[in-house]
Amino acid sequence: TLQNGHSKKPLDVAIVGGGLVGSLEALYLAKRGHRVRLYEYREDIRKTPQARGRSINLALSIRGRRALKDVGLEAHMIEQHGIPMVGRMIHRLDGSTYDIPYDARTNQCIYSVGRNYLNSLLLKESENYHNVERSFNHKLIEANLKKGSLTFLNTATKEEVNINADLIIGADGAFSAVRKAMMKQPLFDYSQKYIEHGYLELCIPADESGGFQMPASYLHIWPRGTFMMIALPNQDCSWTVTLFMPFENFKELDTEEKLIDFFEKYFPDSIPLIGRKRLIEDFFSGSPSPLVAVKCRPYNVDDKALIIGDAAHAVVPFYGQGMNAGFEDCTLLDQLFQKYNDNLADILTEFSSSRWRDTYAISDLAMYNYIEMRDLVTRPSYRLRKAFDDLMFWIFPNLWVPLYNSVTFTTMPYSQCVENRRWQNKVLFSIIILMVFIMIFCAFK
Ligand SMILES: Cc1cc2nc3c(=O)[nH]c(=O)nc-3n(C[C@H](O)[C@H](O)[C@H](O)COP(=O)(O)OP(=O)(O)OC[C@H]3O[C@@H](n4cnc5c(N)ncnc54)[C@H](O)[C@@H]3O)c2cc1C
Ligand SMILES: Cc1cnn(-c2ccc(OCc3ccccc3)c(C(=O)O)c2)c1-c1ccc(Cl)c(F)c1
Repeated sequence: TLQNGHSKKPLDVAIVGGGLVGSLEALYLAKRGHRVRLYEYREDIRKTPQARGRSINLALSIRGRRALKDVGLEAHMIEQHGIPMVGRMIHRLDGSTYDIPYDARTNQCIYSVGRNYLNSLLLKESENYHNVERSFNHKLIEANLKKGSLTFLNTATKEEVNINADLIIGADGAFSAVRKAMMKQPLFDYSQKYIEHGYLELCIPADESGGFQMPASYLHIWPRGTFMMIALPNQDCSWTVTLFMPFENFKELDTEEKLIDFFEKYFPDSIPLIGRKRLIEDFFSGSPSPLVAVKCRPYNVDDKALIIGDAAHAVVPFYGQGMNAGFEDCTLLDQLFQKYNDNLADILTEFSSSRWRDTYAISDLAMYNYIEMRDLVTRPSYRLRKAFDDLMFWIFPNLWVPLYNSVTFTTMPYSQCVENRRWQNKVLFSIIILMVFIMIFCAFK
């Protein structure tokens, strides 16, 4: 009998991709009593060091926490590993800083979590389910989605492995092979956008006594218009610093002198924190990674295949929501399994028809933030808008939830967060018009 009490035959599910979303989805399905085979291209990350070119740590917020709670891992992540960030700490050009709490009244926070730690925890948890089988070094090379058949190359033995499943779930990331197979279907919409910015990770080490060199409970941001840099804290009291910059600017920094001059001009306070030698080593030892946004729909092929996570909706990282959105996919999918009693045709159809508006919305919000952070952060009007938002939120906490707070601290559907913002913009515009009229009236009275 399935976990939800229905005496139906368990489904045989193949999940492609054992990253954050695929390994979480395996837990959701295993809890329902289905047979899960998880296929991952890379080696078991619990045996290998952190892969370069992937963000070392991530911001976990309420949508992701809700999913981890469903599989019994939220308390561990929050209490044993995650580092709370109660606000953003903005670094000015002169090295001074100021902090803006996310929500002082209810002490809201987001958590900095290690990508590898979280992925390893999810994989380890799956070993508690006898109905989950993990295969590493398995790269999907061929898929016949309508037939439910997959062909993998075992990169260790060089053998091909052919399997069939009742349901194929593609959680194989932004460059998904399952999505590639899906694109052959008629009526499949697809678009992708590489932005001009790339990102490179640097490190602020712990201080001599092994403590943090900066206030730990904050998301540190150095907003410099075209250039942006952020730092998220790690368990070992170091910081993972991510520099976002157009590739052409990365290319211009081709000598140690140019690099140091650049940091002295834009991020002077970070040099003693990172260390000149370490900055030079880390900057020139890697190369900037690209950032791509992918939009597509539908997410399913009949009752045979589904894509989730970055495979379905890779977003630029300027809202810290990619993983949270992928985790939310798993939560919503599980709710549909409950609602339709494992009837895949109904589940997959409704997932596709109901989810795309929200993933398109968060994709647009992240892209807008990318533009906003480049252009508006230095404009007084931007600061004024944030101050007005915070004032209205303080006066009408249940009516006026600022956009960032609704995305990050509520599970309001992303598309509703956008609608909310549109309404707020109309109210703000009306208030400004009214104030102009009042000033004109007073001037002529
Ligand atoms: C710089 C940066 C910062 C970010 N910061 C945040 C943040 O703060 N908060 C947040 O929520 N999100 C953040 N994200 C987004 C987050 O990293 C992604 O949304 C998340 O990793 C998506 O998880 P996924 O499992 O869908 O895809 P992935 O993490 O890409 O995992 C896909 C897995 O599939 C495997 N795979 C790929 N192809 C195949 C194949 N052919 N066969 C078998 N396996 C395959 C890969 O090896 C990988 O393990 C950030 C992203 C970047 C780039
Ligand atoms: C990883 C992660 C989690 N959340 N955020 C995030 C995003 C936007 C934000 O606000 C808009 C804004 C902030 C600063 C300047 C202008 C606009 C805020 C905030 O207000 O704290 C926080 C990020 C993030 C990701 C990349 C960059 Cl480059 C970045 F700066 C932050």
